[in-house]
Amino acid sequence: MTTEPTPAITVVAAIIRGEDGRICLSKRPDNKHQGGRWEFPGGKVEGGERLSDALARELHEELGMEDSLSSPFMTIAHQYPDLHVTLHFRDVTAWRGVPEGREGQQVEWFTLEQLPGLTFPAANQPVVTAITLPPLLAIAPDAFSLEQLLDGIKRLDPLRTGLYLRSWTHHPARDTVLEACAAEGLKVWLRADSPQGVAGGIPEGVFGLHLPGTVLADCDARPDFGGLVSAACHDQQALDKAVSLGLDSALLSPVNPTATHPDQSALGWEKAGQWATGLPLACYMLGGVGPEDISRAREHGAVGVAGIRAFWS
Ligand SMILES: Nc1nc2c([nH]c(=O)n2[C@H]2C[C@H](O)[C@@H](COP(=O)(O)OP(=O)(O)OP(=O)(O)O)O2)c(=O)[nH]1
Ligand SMILES: [Mg+2]
Repeated sequence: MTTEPTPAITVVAAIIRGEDGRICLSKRPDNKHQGGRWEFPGGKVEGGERLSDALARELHEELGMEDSLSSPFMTIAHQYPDLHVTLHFRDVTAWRGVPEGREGQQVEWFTLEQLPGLTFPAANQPVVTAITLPPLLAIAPDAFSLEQLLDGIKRLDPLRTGLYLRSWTHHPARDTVLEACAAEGLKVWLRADSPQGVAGGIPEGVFGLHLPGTVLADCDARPDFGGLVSAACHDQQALDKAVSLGLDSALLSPVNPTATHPDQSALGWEKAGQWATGLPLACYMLGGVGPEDISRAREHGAVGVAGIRAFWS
């Protein structure tokens, strides 16, 4: 049996963050596709339009915002029963005017904590998770002393950087490290030993559970953890598995050759970008990248960059 292909559209949608960190959303009219749900303001890209121009046009038409500027945040391809959408979510970095519903739609500002309680179109779940993630993910070096790690933690900006404790997950001083992170408001990831999670349990307040490639391969369901679950992915098969398990994020590596793995062949930005773009999970680029690569990573379908060395200076 063959099924007719559904129509396909390309959409741009805005992540508008206020100075207080709240996010501006509008409610889709009941009579439209995905009606009655909260959306990131935006709409269909018209033929030949650049994504940034399309979003500026939509934000002007729908919210009266003038001269808005935007940069890539995340792209999600989603098949609805009746429609295929490619959604380009963009961070709106500047505008003039105060957003207000110009088409009679409800417009409201919500805190990040309020977002999970709202009803969005089905395609949006990954982006709602992704906007709670820090753009930078620092990995705790194996070779640090406890003093070096505690000192480094104080110097990380918790609004921009999260911390993956990796080999420190079972360090005797781990709970001291977790307390220091909590005091700074840093989001922390621990390393899973098995599909069951972390031996001895995951302490309260841990934000993320990260699955190394071997653990991902052993999983046949999403691990039972209330927080965010990510996985290490070195190939498309691993990414497909992470998506099929409904994981929230992936560390895609190695993007570039690294000093620690000079022989492992690197994916390169182009291939990493092709793999990351459109996936319903938040990718971090890892391997020979630093905080200065964040814009490049976003242009290649990732929401952030991760690494060891370059993130602790
Ligand atoms: N703007 C927006 N659209 C979304 C989101 N999530 C999602 O699945 N969509 C879907 C719903 C629609 O099928 C499509 C957006 O099309 P639209 O109807 O808003 O387009 P538009 O603003 O150009 O409206 P119109 O002039 O055609 O009435 O993308 C989202 O967060 N924001
Ligand atoms: Mg619209």
